Amino acid sequence: MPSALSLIGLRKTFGSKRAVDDLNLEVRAGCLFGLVGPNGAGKTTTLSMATGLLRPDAGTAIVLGHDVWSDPARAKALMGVLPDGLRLFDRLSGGELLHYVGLLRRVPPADIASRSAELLEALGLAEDADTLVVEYSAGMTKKIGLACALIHAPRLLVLDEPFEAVDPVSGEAIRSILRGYADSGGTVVMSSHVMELVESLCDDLAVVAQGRVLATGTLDEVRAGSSLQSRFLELVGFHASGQEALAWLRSSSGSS
Ligand SMILES: Nc1ncnc2c1ncn2[C@@H]1O[C@H](COP(=O)(O)OP(=O)(O)OP(=O)(O)O)[C@@H](O)[C@H]1O
Repeated sequence: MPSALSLIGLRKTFGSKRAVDDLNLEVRAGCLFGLVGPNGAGKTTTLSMATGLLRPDAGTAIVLGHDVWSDPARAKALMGVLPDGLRLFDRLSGGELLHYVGLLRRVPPADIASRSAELLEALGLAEDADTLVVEYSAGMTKKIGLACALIHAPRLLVLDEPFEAVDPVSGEAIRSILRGYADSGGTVVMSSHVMELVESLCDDLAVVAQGRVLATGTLDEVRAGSSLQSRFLELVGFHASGQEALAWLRSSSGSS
């Protein structure tokens, strides 16, 4: 199976901090791929470099055979991206925003109208299609961002925390959209902190920490007989705090 996304020797340093450290990753086409790691592991930095939003210090990112940094137009046309801290044109309504993004992505106007209606309905935003995005809640903003990433029917979706702030009903809708998309040959790369979600949704995954891949493969290969939560804690080196930690916080040791 060919790779939908290849990251080869990606590196990024901020000041003295090596955020991504010669990272290599292969994501096979048609799979739902989870990227997990502790806070500050380098997930967002990796996804930003993979999607052409942040220039790497070294290394390359290849999307379906196209180098993101030397052939950005071709590579980006194949991708739908939900970045971290997405800035939207929030003085547009949800419907207007989708129309605008559809035009930018060169989707025929008749298709924009039908796709927008379907996306807004599927994501539970139909009633808010005429509401300005600036008035959307965090979860609604995440969902309209996802709709914008989908409108041109990309072949690779790169989603930074797509379920963050999303309610359970919309979460189910997103799961079903992503599963159907991958089952029909699309590829999804998504970061998440929720192990149960990755375990129940993703086919393959990578665990990253300190800018490096600690383990990657199919879910069963990475879990190696444990739950993903246990395996994750084992890989990233979790140590429970001793009894003395935060002792002052316990009501029995308080002053009043
Ligand atoms: N623009 C920046 N300037 C300085 N340091 C940065 C910048 N962006 C990221 N970093 C640092 O790089 C490291 C990796 O950050 P990154 O946001 O990629 O991690 P993450 O795995 O996405 O974390 P989280 O799960 O908390 O979102 C962190 O130590 C972070 O402080």
